[in-house]
Amino acid sequence: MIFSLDEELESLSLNKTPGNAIESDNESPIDDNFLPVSSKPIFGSDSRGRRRSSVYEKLQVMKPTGSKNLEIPTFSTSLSSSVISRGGVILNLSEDGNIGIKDLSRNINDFKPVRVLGKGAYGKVILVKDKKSKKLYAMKQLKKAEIVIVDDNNGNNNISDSETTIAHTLSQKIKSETNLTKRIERTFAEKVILSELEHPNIVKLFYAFHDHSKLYLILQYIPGGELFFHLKEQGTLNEDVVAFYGAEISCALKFLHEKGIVYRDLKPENCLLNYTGHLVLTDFGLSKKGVKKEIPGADEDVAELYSIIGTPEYCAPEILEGLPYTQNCDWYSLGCLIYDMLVGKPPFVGANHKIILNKIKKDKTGAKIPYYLSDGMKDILCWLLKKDCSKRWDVDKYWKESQHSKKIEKKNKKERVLIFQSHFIFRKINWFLMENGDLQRTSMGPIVPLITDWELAENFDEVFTSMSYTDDEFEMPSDTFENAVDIKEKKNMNDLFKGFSYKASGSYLERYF
Ligand SMILES: Nc1ncnc2c1ncn2[C@@H]1O[C@H](COP(=O)(O)OP(=O)(O)OP(=O)(O)O)[C@@H](O)[C@H]1O
Repeated sequence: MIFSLDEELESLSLNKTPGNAIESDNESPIDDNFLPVSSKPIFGSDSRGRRRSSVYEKLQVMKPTGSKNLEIPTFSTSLSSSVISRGGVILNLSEDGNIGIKDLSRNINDFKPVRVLGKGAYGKVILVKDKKSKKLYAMKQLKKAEIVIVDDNNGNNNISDSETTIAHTLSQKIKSETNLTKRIERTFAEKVILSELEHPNIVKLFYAFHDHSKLYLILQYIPGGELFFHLKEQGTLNEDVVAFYGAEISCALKFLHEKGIVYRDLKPENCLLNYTGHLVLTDFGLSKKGVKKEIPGADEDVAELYSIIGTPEYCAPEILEGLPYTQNCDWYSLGCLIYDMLVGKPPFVGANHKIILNKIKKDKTGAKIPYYLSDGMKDILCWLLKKDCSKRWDVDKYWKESQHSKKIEKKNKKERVLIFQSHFIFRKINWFLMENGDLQRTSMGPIVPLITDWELAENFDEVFTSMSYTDDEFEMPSDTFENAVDIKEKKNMNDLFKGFSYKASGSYLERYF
């Protein structure tokens, strides 16, 4: 599970108990009160110490001093408003007044569950078969109650009557509404962003719909499993393989950045391999639309973000420190991922979030790069993993040879070669074919997953594939949910998710099936 800090920052002061505080590095400069997190052991560790970051508990962190809780400029905090900003796109709620049935061509009954592929913060991802066409899809389910109800707890933190003032209650309500709006925005952002994208290294969204208890995204099934799974099998990957996947991820990130989208959750669990061994990015639940330029200090429309969000091992230091950040944070995460593929672990690891965060914050310049890597790998890691984002490689700007980049080189002879695609580690990459998608269509990637039967999902972790899905995943609506939420609340909840339903265009569907 990703950790999403910003939505819980305000509630922390009420939740703070000694029991939440944990042991930290002795030399840590960070006050324990600043980062109270659960000390529960992290589920999902394997014998090699590699563990899934997606199974982490939510981390509660105090809002760093001076940081702003700013989202995109179109942000609306009013849930009762008929217009709400979703991932940077303004949608009118009245356009889909019911729970999506009237314009909905698909629903849960159209699909037969096959097995569980993964589990995230708000629900499971299940391999399903279309009952009519027999085609396989990955169905991502998000429980509405998980998205909506968390907030109520934050707003009612056992404050005694004497302590409760009207002002306090009101301020809690506003914070609670703001946090809820953010979670709903993020839920919509994933659908909105995926529905607008078509790239060979990005997962495809075919349908979205919802019922009383859940939201469903019907995605292209990527059968080769997570890069995480293959890294776990092999420990580390050789430099040519790393360069290849690094290049494919870069193409996807560059494509997103050009569209004003920052991905914010790059990690091995979100990099899947398709059946030909090419990398496909999934999980756009943390992506943000509305970021146009990302050149710090430039006279351009720089849209900065402030939400503290991501997975700590792969998260840029400026995000963790609550500083404004831009699309450049994704290139830092790429550095962490390249490091992980080469070394077998990301640059900063620890037994819990607190230790990881302390290590990242304490480090003055950037991660230590192992001596045994090639000079080319050392060089690229050094520039991507710079702690100071103004010194970090501005990959979007120096993506390929251009007039602008040449000028910079001439101006200062001492300046290193800044062109990303020309870096030595990418010397075997045919960027032209990779960028236009021909490479992905016509050749195999370096790790071709073993697939004997697509329905077996043999490249996915048994922890997930052996999970049961019959309990509540395929009942509509769930009994537990019916009992937990009264009719009025259910109606309100459905109103919050108006406009979620989506169907890809006929030509898009034909192209991929
Ligand atoms: N299209 C897909 N094809 C195959 N497997 C998938 C697909 N999408 C997701 N998965 C599997 O399900 C897992 C969880 O999916 P995803 O990351 O989208 O969920 P999430 O709730 O956002 O998770 P998290 O809380 O970790 O961010 C993935 O790591 C992957 O193993």
